[in-house]
Amino acid sequence: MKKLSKSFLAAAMLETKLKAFLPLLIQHLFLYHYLSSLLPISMACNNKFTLDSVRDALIREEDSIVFSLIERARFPYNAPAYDPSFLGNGFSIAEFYVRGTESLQAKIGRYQKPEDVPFFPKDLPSPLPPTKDSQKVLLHPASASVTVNEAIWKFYFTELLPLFTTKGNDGNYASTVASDFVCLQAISRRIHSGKYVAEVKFTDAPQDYSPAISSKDRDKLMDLLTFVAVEEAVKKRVEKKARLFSQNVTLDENDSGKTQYKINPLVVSHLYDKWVMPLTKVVEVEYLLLRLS
Ligand SMILES: C=C(O[C@@H]1C=C(C(=O)O)C=C[C@H]1O)C(=O)O
Repeated sequence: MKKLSKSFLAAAMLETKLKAFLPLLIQHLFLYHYLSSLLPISMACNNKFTLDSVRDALIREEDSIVFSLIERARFPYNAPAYDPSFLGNGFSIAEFYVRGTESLQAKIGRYQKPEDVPFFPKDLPSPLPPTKDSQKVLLHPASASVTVNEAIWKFYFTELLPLFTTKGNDGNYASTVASDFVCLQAISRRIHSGKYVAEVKFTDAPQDYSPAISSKDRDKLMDLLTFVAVEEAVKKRVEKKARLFSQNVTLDENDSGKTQYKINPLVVSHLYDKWVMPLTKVVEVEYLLLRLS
């Protein structure tokens, strides 16, 4: 009995200590999360970008995109999640979720980096903690205004989703739109990282880019910044990643059946070929046009 009351006392003391400590811990985690969200995604070395370091960051983003698509492919298309009349507030579940989540994320300091661009920037709240300009100083200040999120939103829902989800409706709308948002953010971050690519290309060869910028020659800029061989390698690599990451793994030694994939690897190379790379280049051109202003 004495032993029991002793351990009860110890437990009670531990609980009191924890209660006192918890707000500090939460504060600490909040600050850690906030500050780490402002750190570069290893694109810059000593605050200096190189084309190689930026391209390495884009290669890492491919993993995030492939994994996000695999997660979304767990659910069927789920059309009611995209029906603007479903909730009765004028928004589809997807749009309602993205607006609400972006608002919360903005409060804890998201959307301060040039590659983190909101889909619904209007009326976003300011961050609660003081903001810390990290990447902004490395790019032209006008870079924040460059966004192609409208185009991403459109192709994702109308053209891409039907290519890698099965037809049908399983009622899992909350999980479905949460997965959509992860896909959208990963794709958008990759595409808007084009701002860094453009900055490096410009600083490496201002004599080539400046005349085309001054004359607002979009075609010439597009020509200058396009590397066909790099694009071909990107398409091959993302298809290979999709093949590796999305295959169903079995331990059955006698299993001589065909490998099954959670998403069709060709859809991923198509995504890059038709939308991701062209839109990255649009971001590059738009950034460059503002570079000398
Ligand atoms: C991003 C770059 O610019 C262009 C776009 C590419 C892409 O989106 O992957 C690849 C090569 C370039 O045509 C780059 O040069 O790395």
